[in-house]
Amino acid sequence: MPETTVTEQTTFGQRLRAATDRFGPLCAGIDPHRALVESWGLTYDVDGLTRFTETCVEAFAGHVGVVKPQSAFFEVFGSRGIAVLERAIVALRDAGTLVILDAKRGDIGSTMSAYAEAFLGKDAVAPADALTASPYLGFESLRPALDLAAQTGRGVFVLALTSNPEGRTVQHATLRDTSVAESIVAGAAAENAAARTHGDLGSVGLVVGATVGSAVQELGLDLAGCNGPLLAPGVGAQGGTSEDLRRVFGDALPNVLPSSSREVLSAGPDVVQLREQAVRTSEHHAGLLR
Ligand SMILES: O=c1ccn([C@@H]2O[C@H](COP(=O)(O)O)[C@@H](O)[C@H]2O)c(=O)[nH]1
Repeated sequence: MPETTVTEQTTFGQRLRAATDRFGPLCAGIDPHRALVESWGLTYDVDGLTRFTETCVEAFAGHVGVVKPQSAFFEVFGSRGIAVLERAIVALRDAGTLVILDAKRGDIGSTMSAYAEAFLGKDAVAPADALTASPYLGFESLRPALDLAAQTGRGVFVLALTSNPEGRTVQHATLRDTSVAESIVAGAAAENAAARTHGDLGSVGLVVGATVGSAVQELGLDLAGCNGPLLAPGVGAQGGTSEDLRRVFGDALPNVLPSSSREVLSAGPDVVQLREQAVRTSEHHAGLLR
């Protein structure tokens, strides 16, 4: 039985801390891009998607702490693609590997309730441990997901400073001296306040790209004070390095999950090589981040 067996009695923040203590900080992405699937010698169809995903599950399950499937690459194939994603989520979680589903949901509260039920609810078909969410309809529009995640022991990662250069036009904007990103960090910090009093990592995380340069310092964001996990995409294929992570996150480094998809996946299709690449990448970041 793996030590990090998923139970709904613990919070997501507690399970995440246990997983990264054991396996290192890497969040390995499952992003079946057409070019990657074909470079693995597979056809870009549901059969190829299935083989690609099963290979990733075999390589990562029980060997990496956290895996992040990108929903878009499964949605491309309609209901059959979503079925592949659901099987992967179940298999990973059965092996004790935490799953962050990157679906970036966000809508008005009444619709957000349905998204929350679909991805985080106790009767969800294949619930992940955490879901990425977009706060650009207002942080409070995410309330149904935040509340349901808290009830079901799951997590939410809220987009704060995304890794793409276009993000800054919205996220750096200020209103009465407060930037959009700062208000999102404050929203997450408030959700994580109770966990902090118990000395635990909170379950409401932020997405902050490894590629955001000096934005965290320029905008005066207190990422360590947020007391939540910090999902950091942008390492590897988007050019971010461990050194960038140090510069971006400073004293918040212990809460950072470097997230890498294409850089790790390029080691496939051999299961052992793929697993070794993920484990090596996690060890590399662990050495530099801790
Ligand atoms: O700000 C963000 C938020 C999410 N992502 C997602 O992470 C991966 C990155 O893939 P790589 O191959 O490692 O570049 C992908 O699923 C993005 O949708 C992000 O890149 N930036």
